[in-house]
Amino acid sequence: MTKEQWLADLRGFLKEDHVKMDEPLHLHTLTKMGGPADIFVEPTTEEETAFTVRYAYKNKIPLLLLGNGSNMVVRDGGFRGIVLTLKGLQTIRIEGSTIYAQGGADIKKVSKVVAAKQLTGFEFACGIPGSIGGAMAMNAGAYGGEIKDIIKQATVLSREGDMLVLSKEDLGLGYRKSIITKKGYFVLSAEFELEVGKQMIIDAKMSELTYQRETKQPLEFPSAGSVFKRPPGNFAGKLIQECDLQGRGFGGAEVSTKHAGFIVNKDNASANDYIQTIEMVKKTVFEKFGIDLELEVKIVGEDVL
Ligand SMILES: NC(=O)C1=CN([C@@H]2O[C@H](COP(=O)(O)OP(=O)(O)OC[C@H]3O[C@@H](n4cnc5c(N)ncnc54)[C@H](OP(=O)(O)O)[C@@H]3O)[C@@H](O)[C@H]2O)C=CC1
Ligand SMILES: C=C(O[C@H]1[C@H](O)[C@@H](CO)O[C@H](OP(=O)(O)OP(=O)(O)OC[C@H]2O[C@@H](n3ccc(=O)[nH]c3=O)[C@H](O)[C@@H]2O)[C@@H]1NC(C)=O)C(=O)O
Repeated sequence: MTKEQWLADLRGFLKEDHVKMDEPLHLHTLTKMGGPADIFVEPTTEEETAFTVRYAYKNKIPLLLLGNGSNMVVRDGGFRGIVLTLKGLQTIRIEGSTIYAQGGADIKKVSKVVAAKQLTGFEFACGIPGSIGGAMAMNAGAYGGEIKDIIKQATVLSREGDMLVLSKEDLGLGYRKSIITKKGYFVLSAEFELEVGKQMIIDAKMSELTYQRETKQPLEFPSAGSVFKRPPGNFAGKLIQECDLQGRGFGGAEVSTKHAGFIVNKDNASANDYIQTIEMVKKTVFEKFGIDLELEVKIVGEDVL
């Protein structure tokens, strides 16, 4: 089958402008890097999403799920297959202290909507770039809070396209891991349980976390956030700083001078520049400390031939 055939088949069920061919992925990643996707699908309903997943499964077409593209490094040759983004699934609903959000909803936005209803527990996410689905998959966390603390249940699609409802226990959430990534599930929506709080305290916490993030993290440049996970009992940023790697890199990519755990796209970096910089950091830290840093970012796609 050709990509033209995939385009025609998918447009037979989805709205025409929800399916594109040769879409540049640098437009959809926070690193602003990445070559084209053969086919790029942006459904606005769960039915369109399920159709795309089943179509890819039935025809054995590689399928990549993109959330907000916050944690993803797409290689310069792009992706051969179908890239599915859930950015069109944005509904957020609040009933009492239960929050329902679709997989493509912006986690920062959910955090703000919830805070405005005087509910507490979601403040930690006020500066996290990403979708609800991406945050669920990674058990996103910052400043002492994490998804695991507030999740009630999630509705997911399996790789075959079957819908399942998973309880908090089923989700197996741990540090930057979940059953979702293990099984390759797609999060359609999630429900969170919060508590009623005091508006002044909620607002003060969100302002404090925003201040900490803005002063400590290089938000002024495109990046994929923390490149490496925290090694047990240590911090990637600390180890990288101790190797004197800040300001070093390849091409337009550089280890941030503000937070060594970030690699920033300082000047039109290619994905190749970024990945070479990652490899240089890993090698240097291993040689100095014997610690093999594990990637937090996900590297996908093809190199340019
Ligand atoms: N704490 C921080 O400051 C930062 C945190 N992050 C984290 O990265 C996450 C990245 O989110 P996002 O930008 O949306 O994701 P991305 O587009 O970066 O995708 C990364 C991976 O997330 C998984 N994913 C995304 N959406 C879904 C979904 N609906 N269902 C299941 N899995 C999904 C997929 O993993 P797979 O292919 O394995 O299924 C995907 O490969 C954030 O939510 C946050 O946790 C990122 C930057 C900064
Ligand atoms: C940005 C991300 O999430 C971030 C999240 O925003 C922050 C704040 O809670 O805590 C994690 O960063 P982190 O492990 O680097 O934590 P930080 O609090 O920034 O730093 C940890 C320690 O390392 C030290 N540090 C940090 C950077 C640096 O250049 N040098 C240094 O010595 C800090 O002084 C601190 O003592 C998350 N990253 C991971 C991999 O767990 C992301 O996931 O993409």
